[in-house]
Amino acid sequence: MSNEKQRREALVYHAKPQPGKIKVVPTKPYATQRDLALAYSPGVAEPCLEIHKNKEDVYKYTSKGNTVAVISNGTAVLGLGNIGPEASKPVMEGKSLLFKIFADIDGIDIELDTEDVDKFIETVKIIAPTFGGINLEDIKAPEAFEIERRLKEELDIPVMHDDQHGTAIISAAALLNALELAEKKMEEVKIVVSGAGAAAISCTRLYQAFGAKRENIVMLDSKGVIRSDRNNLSSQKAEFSTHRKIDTLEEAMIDADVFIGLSMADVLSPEMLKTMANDPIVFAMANPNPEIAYDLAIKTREDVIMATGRSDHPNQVNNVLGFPFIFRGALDVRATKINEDMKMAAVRALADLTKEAVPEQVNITYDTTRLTFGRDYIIPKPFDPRLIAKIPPAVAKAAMDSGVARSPIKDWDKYEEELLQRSGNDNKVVRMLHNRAKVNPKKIVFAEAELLDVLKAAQIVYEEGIAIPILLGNKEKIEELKVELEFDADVEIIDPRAEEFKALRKKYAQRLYELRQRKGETLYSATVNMGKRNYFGAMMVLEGAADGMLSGYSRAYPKVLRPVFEVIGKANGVQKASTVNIMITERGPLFLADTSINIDPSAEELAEITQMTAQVASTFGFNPVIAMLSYSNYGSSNHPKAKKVNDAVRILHEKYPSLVVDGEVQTDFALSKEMSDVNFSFSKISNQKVNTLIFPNLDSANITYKLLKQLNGASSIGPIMVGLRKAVHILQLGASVDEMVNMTAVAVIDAQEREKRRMAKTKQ
Ligand SMILES: NC(=O)C1=CN([C@@H]2O[C@H](COP(=O)(O)OP(=O)(O)OC[C@H]3O[C@@H](n4cnc5c(N)ncnc54)[C@H](OP(=O)(O)O)[C@@H]3O)[C@@H](O)[C@H]2O)C=CC1
Ligand SMILES: CC(=O)C(=O)O
Ligand SMILES: [Mg+2]
Repeated sequence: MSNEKQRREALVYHAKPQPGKIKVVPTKPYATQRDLALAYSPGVAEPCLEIHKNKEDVYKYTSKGNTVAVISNGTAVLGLGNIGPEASKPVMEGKSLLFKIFADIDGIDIELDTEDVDKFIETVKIIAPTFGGINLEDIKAPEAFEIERRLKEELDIPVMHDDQHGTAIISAAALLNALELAEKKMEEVKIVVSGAGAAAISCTRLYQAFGAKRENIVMLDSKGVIRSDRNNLSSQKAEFSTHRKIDTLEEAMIDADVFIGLSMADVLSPEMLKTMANDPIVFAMANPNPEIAYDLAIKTREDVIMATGRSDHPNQVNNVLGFPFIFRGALDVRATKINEDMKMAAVRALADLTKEAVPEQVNITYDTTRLTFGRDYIIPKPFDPRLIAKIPPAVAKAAMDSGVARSPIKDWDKYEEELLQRSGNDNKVVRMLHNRAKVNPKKIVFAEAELLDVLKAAQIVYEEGIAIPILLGNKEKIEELKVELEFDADVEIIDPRAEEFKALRKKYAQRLYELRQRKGETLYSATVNMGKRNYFGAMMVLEGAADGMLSGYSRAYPKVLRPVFEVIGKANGVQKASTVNIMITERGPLFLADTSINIDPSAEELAEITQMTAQVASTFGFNPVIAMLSYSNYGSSNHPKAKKVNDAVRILHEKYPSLVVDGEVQTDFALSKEMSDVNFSFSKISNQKVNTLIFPNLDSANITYKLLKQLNGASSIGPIMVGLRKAVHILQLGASVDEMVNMTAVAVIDAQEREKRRMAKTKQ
């Protein structure tokens, strides 16, 4: 994507559909008069009075304990400089968004129109009663130091300047690991720090706490090396001034082991990098552009251990890995501050986590076959689901051990469980889908490309590198819409009815006739059908001209299903094709089947549907734990409807003994571990978190997934078709652009999996 296009996309992202990135959502019922009488007057007076009697009860009755203020005055916004409070608001809203998605903390951004230290401090103190914690952000040095120091002293809630300590914690963890890989010691390495601002000073202090020696450190600011004979040094800069008689970065870099960049883009040249010691460690962390570009550094030195603040390269050393989890731990024990012990505990937890086996889900999310501790993996990835379970407990424990926790945690297992629940509602699955598709994008036919939303989806998947779209439809119409959408890429357009494709149409018609001549198809009817986009598109896939197809946006499901079944048909050995919807719910992703095809499957068919659904869950990195749903629990009803599900379970237990599946069971018992444990401890799914629900018939499955979507706001990925000979998927009527993009990724992954199986077979 061009820079200009990216710029516009970023602006549209922030402006539409409503300006900004966060909003406030009520957490209590408010539908009835009774609800409102409790939420507001007169009911609200009761918690007011309780809090008046005991101030600490504010944590019991209000959202204070889970709310963090993200406060800036816009004086050091990323590496953009002093751009003012209003211009800093997108960054602060962004931090609030990250607080929410990574740690379920409600971040409220506050931009203050003052550069006066006293006024800033006074304002934060005045508003502090609202918040459980204060995250200071993008405030320039040296003011940032004074502001944080005084607020920490004068407030009894955790205050952290993220650019200082968030960055210090993450980079210290990465540095410990990088040094281990380079087989060097913190006590001995020569460190050059470019930048002497809030981030640089704090990072360097923390490295000292881990053993770095002051005499081995050279720090630079915008004027060059900070020498001890320089006049008018701030106390922080003086702390790291050097007696060496050098002035420039070039001189400082000779034989240095470590370069820490927290300054400006492009200050480090390849020539300087070449003069560093063996196995140089380069953390170029300026945002958005690092001190040296990742590719340039790698090209310059093969032995470099390289990290940047960006997400588009290995080793992202960015404070996003820290602040959500550090505040989570601090809030959960109601810590009065974030102290050195808590920071060091976070560093060790992060460094250690990098060396543990990476869950498959993370590999899938980040397009890799196997992330393992090494030069390209010195720090966990931000979307690692273990972070929420590992970092907050380490921080909370250190707070308790160092005596700053007002509400100590008693049951650590329960706490971990609560933390995992908090991470249930994000878009991990979507991210995983997209990243996985991007590894090896496939040619996907968009059978309804004449329609604006379908074309929009095709544009997005093309620009994101998720798929290579083939657009079916009237060429002129598609070209016109492409202009409207500024979709200027040269993608293949095929009009099945156009003269230009007559020969192809004829060839495909002949093929369809051969396939179905004993099922009532004549050459004439096959020729007529090949003028229709769903027949033509499906035939392209069957004939290998495309890897997959997507259709169904504008037509009822059965109308699209028919040509797909006629042309593509079922895979070998499959009795019935079926469909799975992945619902992104509050408790995490749920795989639901069969949501779209089989009206009243038999016990055998249900067993097959279950086995195929389990494969889908595994493909997306989840260990399936499957409940076979019914109105009855484990034989409590003899009705044939309940017995059918019971029989399906028996078949599954016999045929696939290792599959974690049980039932028949009612939905509440399936979804509540507690209810299931107490009543049905013998069940294979008791004491397990069910993530796959198999419904007894189409009515119940389809109704449930649409209810979840409409009433619960759960987003849905699907219906994912399983059991067909090729990667063809049918959309829901009127699917949104996002849903189509997700389904394209599904089609690509489906095609990739088929390719892998084919290649494995050829090897045998
Ligand atoms: N990856 C991450 O997680 C994070 C990255 N950062 C990045 O670090 C950078 C600094 O942020 P922050 O500390 O908050 O900002 P500050 O404004 O507090 O500090 C900026 C520092 O950079 C110095 N500087 C400017 N130009 C140069 C230069 N050419 N050579 C050497 N030093 C220079 C300034 O020098 P002087 O003192 O003379 O003005 C100042 O000391 C930004 O790019 C920011 O995006 C920050 C936090 C987290
Ligand atoms: C990441 C961050 O906080 C910064 O660049 O300022
Ligand atoms: Mg910042």
